[in-house]
Amino acid sequence: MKVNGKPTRTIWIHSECPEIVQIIDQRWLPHQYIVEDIGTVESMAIAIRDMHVRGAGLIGAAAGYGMYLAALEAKAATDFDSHLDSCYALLESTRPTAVNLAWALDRQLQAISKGREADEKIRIAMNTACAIADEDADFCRRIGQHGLSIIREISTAKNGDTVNILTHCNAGWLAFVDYGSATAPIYAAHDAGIMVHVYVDETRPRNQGAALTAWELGQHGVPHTLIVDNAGGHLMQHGMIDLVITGTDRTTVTGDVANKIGTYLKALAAKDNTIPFYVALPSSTFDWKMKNGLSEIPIEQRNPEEITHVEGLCDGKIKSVRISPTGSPAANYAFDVTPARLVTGLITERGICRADRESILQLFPEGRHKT
Ligand SMILES: CSC[C@H]1O[C@H](OP(=O)(O)O)[C@H](O)[C@@H]1O
Repeated sequence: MKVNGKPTRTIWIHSECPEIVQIIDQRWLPHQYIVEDIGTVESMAIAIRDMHVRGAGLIGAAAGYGMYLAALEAKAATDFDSHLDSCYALLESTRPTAVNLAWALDRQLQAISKGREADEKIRIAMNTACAIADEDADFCRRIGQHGLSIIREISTAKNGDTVNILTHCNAGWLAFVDYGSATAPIYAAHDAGIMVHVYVDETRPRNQGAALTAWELGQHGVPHTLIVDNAGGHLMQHGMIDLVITGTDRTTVTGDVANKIGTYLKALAAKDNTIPFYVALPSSTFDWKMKNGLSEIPIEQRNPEEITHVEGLCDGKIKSVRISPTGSPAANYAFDVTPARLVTGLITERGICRADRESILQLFPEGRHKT
């Protein structure tokens, strides 16, 4: 996508120093667009854990590049493979819910193991990291094309009137390498001249919607309105929402969807108001082994201070201000699970399917031997 008219992605290898990976440090958006140099596995792990980069697809790509940095470091280590294994463990420990993290790490480990000596392993690691990133961008572009058909159908039914879409958190290009998952159909519809407007959930406590989705949509000229998380049901009751599209961090082979906390409540409200609720995802986000999302998907619990404090930019620095009594504990669940029965359909790079095992495996038959 573009920032101030200039094409960019969320992560890439430095054009002049190939041992440096560069990322957009999303903690500073929407106020400042800061590119951060990542030269070690440890700093990549910090970037993922502390959400300099976030979002399932981008977490996977960051892990892929992290293993490239690990291979560079391993050349100087006494034992190449054991250094790689310790880097794998460090990166894997950063965030538990997005399945893309483990998927990318395993893909890298398997690819690197085919190298005979250090330099070949490093080349393989770099090529695999770039392939993961390029594939993520291409899958999201294709999700956009498939999701466009859903928006076009609603637009036609409304005789070309504006299609009002609600999205939760940021499943935009900032959560992937490019295009995004939930936003890809929105960008595709906007670019095709279809009238769309997006209601953006602010998404407490990290405000990915307010800080990131609103910024992304504004950069692309997509009309949008920021709302508090709890307003979505009200808008649905009053016929102001035609479609809900969210992303997901892990979707089971049976169609249960883990996504940012609050997604389940949006799905309940959509069901109650007969509004289509779609989840957009690249196939790297399927968990082929899990069948019951509610009992199996690990739900990340983050620092309670993300709830008890709000952060903002003040005099060029990120400042944190307490908003609750010091004596009041907070519980910070970062994700929830929406059962498949509340999901109208899944928008993937291969097309749209129902949120059930047979439909998913029909679109992805290779998943059968993984379940
Ligand atoms: C589908 S990737 C975007 C996904 O990731 C977000 O979580 P976080 O910002 O904590 O990484 C949220 O669940 C989005 O839907």
